[in-house]
Amino acid sequence: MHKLGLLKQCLRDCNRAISVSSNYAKAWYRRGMVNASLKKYSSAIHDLKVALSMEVTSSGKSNIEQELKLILLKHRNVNEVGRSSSDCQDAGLPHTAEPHKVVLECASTPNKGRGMMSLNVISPASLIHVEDPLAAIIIKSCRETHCHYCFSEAPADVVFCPLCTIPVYCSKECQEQAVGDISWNQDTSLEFNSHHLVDNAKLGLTSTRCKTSNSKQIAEHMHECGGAHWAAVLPADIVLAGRVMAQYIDKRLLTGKSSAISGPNLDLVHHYDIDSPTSKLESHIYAIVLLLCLQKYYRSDLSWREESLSQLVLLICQIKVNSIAIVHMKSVDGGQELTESKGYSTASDAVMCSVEQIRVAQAIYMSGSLFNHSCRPNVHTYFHSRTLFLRSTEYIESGSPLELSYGPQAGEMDLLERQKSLQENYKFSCRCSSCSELNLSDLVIDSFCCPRSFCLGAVSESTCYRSEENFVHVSLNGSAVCKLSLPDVSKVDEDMEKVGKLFFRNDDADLKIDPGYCMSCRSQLDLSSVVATLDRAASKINSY
Ligand SMILES: C[S@@+](CC[C@H](N)C(=O)[O-])C[C@H]1O[C@@H](n2cnc3c(N)ncnc32)[C@H](O)[C@@H]1O
Repeated sequence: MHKLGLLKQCLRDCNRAISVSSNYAKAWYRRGMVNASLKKYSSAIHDLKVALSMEVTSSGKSNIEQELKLILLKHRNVNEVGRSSSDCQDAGLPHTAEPHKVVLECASTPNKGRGMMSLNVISPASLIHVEDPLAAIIIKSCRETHCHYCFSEAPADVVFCPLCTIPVYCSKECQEQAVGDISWNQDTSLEFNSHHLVDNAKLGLTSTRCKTSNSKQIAEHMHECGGAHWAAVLPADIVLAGRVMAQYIDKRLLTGKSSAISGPNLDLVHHYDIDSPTSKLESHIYAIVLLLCLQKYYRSDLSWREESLSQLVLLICQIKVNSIAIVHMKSVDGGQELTESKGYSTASDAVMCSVEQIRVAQAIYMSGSLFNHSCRPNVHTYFHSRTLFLRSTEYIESGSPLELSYGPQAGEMDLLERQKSLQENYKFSCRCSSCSELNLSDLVIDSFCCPRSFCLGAVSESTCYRSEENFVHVSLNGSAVCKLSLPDVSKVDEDMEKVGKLFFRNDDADLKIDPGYCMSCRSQLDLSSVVATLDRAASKINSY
C-alpha cells in the first residue's frame, strides 16, 4: 500500500497491526516509512527507533539504520528551513505536494454554458485541480464491503457508527470524520428510542472538521442516524441533496442563525425546465421525503420557509446534473484496490490490463462541477479516497477550455453510442469538437476495410453519409442522427484522407456514401459475408 501511494490506508493498517501485536518490528518499520512519506519526521524517527530495538536480523537492523539516517537528515533540513510540510493540510496525499501553478478561470462558452479554462499554458501531466467533495455517499452495492467514508475496501475488523451501527468504516479516523468526534458524557446513557438517540447524538457529537473556523464539512452521517436510515434506501443523488441541505442547516445553527430555512444557493446548472414530467414528479416527491426526514431530525430547532420545498426540488435537480461517480481501481485477480480512474465514467465495465474500475460512490464537487465534457478530453480525472484530482493529458494553450470526459470517449465508443449515453445519463446533447466535426476514429471504429487490396478506405456497416457544402449528414437505418462539419481540408491528416478520400474531393457534386460502400473508392463490400466471418471469429475467441 505504501508503494501504491495509499499512505492513509497503510498508516491505518500499521496502527491496527501495532495495536494487535506491539512487538511486531515490521509494522513499526512500515509505519515509520509512511510517516516519513507524510513528512511527519519526528514520528517516523520514533517508529524506526522502536523497529530497530525489536529487529533481530543484522541485515534488517542495517536496513533500518540506513533509513533512519536519511530521515534524520531530512528532519534536520526541514527544521533549518523553518517550516515542516507536515503542517500542510493535505500532507497525506503525495500528489498535492506538487506546486500549484495553474490558474483556472470559469468563463462562458458558446454552446456548453459555463466552463473552465486556464489563464496560463499547461504542460502535459500537470496537476490542475484538487478538491474535496461538498458531499459524498457510498453506492448501494458497496455498503457492505467498503468504508462509508474513504470508500476503500473495508478490512475484516470494521468500525461501526457507534449510534446506529449501520454504516461501516475502515478505521476510527474515518468513523470520526463521518460521525463526528464522540465524547461521551459519563452520565449519558444510550437509549434505543429514536428521539433520545438523536438528542444524544446532537449533544455528544462534534465534527472534528467543524472545529476549524473555515470548515466546509460537517459530520455527514449525523442527521441520518437514529431515524429511518434514508441514506441506505434513497437514491444516491437524493441522499447527496439531504447531506448538502443538512450541512447548510448545521452551519446556520452553528453561527446562531436559526431563523427560517429556505435552502443553499449552490449556483450550479440544472435542467428542471427540460426534465420530463415523470422526472419532475420524481424530484418533487423526493423533495417532500427529504423535507420530512430533515424536519424529523431538527424538529423544533428551526422553522421552514414556504419556498423550502421548491428550493429542495432545485437542489435535487442541480445534484442530478452535477454529481460525479467516484471510481477506484481494483486488481482483477483479487489484489489490492488502487485509486486511479479514467473519468466521470459509469465505470462498471472498463478494464485496463489486470485492473478494473469500480464505481464506489457518488459525490458533488463545487469547482469540479464547472468542468464541461469532451469526448476527446484534455484533462484526466482520478480519485484518492474521496478527493478529486485533475491532470492535463496534453500541452494546453492558455485560454483553451479544460474539459474532462463524463464517461464516453471518442475511439472507445462511436458517435451514436456517445450521444446516447450522454443524453440518457446527463440529459444533454454533446457539442464537443469530436461530436461536431467528422473525425477519423468515428469513421473507422465500426467499419470494415475496403475489399480492394490497395485501398485503405473504410466501409461502414450501417451508417449513411450525405455531404452538403461543408457538412456531412449522418443517418442510421434511414433516420437522421446528426450533422457534422467537415474539417478544414488543409488540416486533415494523411490517415483520414486515406480512409475517407471522397469527403475531401473538390468537386461540388452531392455525395452520398451508403453502408457497404468504401468511403475512399466506392467499391462495394459483401457485408453479409464479412459479418458472418466476423461472427465466426467472435464465437471462436469467446470459446477460449
Ligand atoms: C457539470 S455541468 C458543467 C458546467 C456547466 N456548463 C455550467 O454552466 O455550470 C454539466 C452541464 O454542462 C453542459 N455541458 C457540459 N459539457 C457539454 C458538452 N460537451 N456539450 C454540451 N453541453 C455540455 C450540459 O448542460 C451539462 O448538463
